[in-house]
Amino acid sequence: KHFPPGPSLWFPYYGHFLSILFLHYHHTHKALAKMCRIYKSKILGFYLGPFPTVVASDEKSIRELLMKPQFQGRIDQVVSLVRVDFGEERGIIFTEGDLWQQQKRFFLRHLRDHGFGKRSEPLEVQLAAEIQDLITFLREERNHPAYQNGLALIPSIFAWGNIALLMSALTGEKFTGREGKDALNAIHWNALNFQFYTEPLAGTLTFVPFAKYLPPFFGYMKDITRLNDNLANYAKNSIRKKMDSFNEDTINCAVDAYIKMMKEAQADGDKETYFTEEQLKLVIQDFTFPASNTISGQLGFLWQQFLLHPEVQTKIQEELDRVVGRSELPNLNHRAELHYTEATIREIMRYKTLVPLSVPHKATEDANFMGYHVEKGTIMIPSLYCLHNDPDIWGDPENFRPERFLDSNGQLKKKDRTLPFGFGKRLCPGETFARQNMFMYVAGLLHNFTFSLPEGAKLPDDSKYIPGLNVHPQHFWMKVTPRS
Ligand code: HEM
Repeated sequence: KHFPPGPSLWFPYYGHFLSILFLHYHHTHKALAKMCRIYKSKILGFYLGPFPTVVASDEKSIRELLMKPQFQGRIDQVVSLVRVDFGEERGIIFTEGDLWQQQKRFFLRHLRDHGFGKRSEPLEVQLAAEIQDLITFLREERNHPAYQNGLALIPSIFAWGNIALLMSALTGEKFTGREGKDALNAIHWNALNFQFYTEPLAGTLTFVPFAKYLPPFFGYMKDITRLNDNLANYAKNSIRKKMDSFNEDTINCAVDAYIKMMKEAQADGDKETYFTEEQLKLVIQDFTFPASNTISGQLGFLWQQFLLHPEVQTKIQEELDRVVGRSELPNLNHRAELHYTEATIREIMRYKTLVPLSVPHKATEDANFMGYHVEKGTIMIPSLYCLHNDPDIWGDPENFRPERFLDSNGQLKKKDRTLPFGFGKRLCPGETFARQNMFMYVAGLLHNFTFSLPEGAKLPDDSKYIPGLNVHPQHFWMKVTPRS
């Protein structure tokens, strides 16, 4: 048992990639799920270009992949390499080894110091203010590209507050008034367009760096590079402003703390340091990109379900009225008592797994994996999509059914077998932030409004969504009716 089962049709340069395309042209995660059925195996093996690739698709193998220290590397992906000037990986998402460990630890610590990823009064006050601002916007605004004649553009309206909140901990920047909203909207659309352009690039072949020279990919390189330049310029400008106003006695955000480290390394003449402006730019991108499109995308998928299953929206509203009442806005203290609301959020993260194949890992040494021999350099893919759709765990995974997360007393089950944010050392650092924000958006907005299908519009087809680094719903309009 040296290599797991997989397709046999192999082509020069492409390896087994064309077999994947053949099984599902748009969604690699669906192709791999089909492949598991064809080869009757939970573990798959094939070649992407010259690289051996192993896919784990059940709970046991995914947990082993995510836990084993030998599998925590990253591969050079076309989509990440367009971001760096000298072809060397920077940032956190796509790096490995000492650089990744040290920088991730630094940002986790300093973002937490400024309220990110924990319960923190100042950030919760700001989050509540963002939700209140959106409620006022939906009650009073008459003519905005994302809100016209009582119709809201989903999921764009969810994005602004998340970016503003992240920036408050990361760069200390404030976005106020209409001008602030326009700036946030610009960041959101830039990140989203970058994300949409990753569509064919995020297909598995682009895990192979030379894929950019192969059809059908090379046409995309110019556009995606331009979109990346916009995001990079935003990060560069933020750094420039922070450097100009830097005062080591007032560290107001994670970037201030970083600049302090950079200056210390420069003063010591430390040429080996990871604390550089180029690295900081990529970290800002690594946080701005997910903050701009993950939470809002996941909420967009949920709002689709409110159209397809209006009873879910009604049940959340009933729970909110019972637990919170009508006179105050929901806050994070209510979260532990809003079991159905929380179960609905868990269910949408299972039902529409936002990062279906996670971010691919890499074997940094030869290792044993579930009885197979895995060589150093092998691409290791945990299929979170397969885990979240495993009939042995969920029974009827194809149905959207929040009740599956509740026990017979209507209480949230203690054990949650989903892994939408991964697990282990590579766990998504945005998990707590994302879960808190999703809860506040669902609770705050459904407390105040009912969302429904505009007259004459068709119900969405939730099997159609946009592929990319993470998947994203097609944009759609919803009628917003204030609750009395
Ligand atoms: C619904 C929202 C989100 C989901 C489902 C999600 C999911 C994921 C997943 C599956 C990974 C890969 C884990 C692995 O490699 O094993 C990841 C990594 C990451 N995420 Fe998220 N994420 C979300 C939101 C966010 C937010 C809001 C941020 C930051 C503001 C963020 C920042 C990151 C970073 C920096 C990494 C790289 C971690 C590493 O390589 O060590 N994510 N995320």
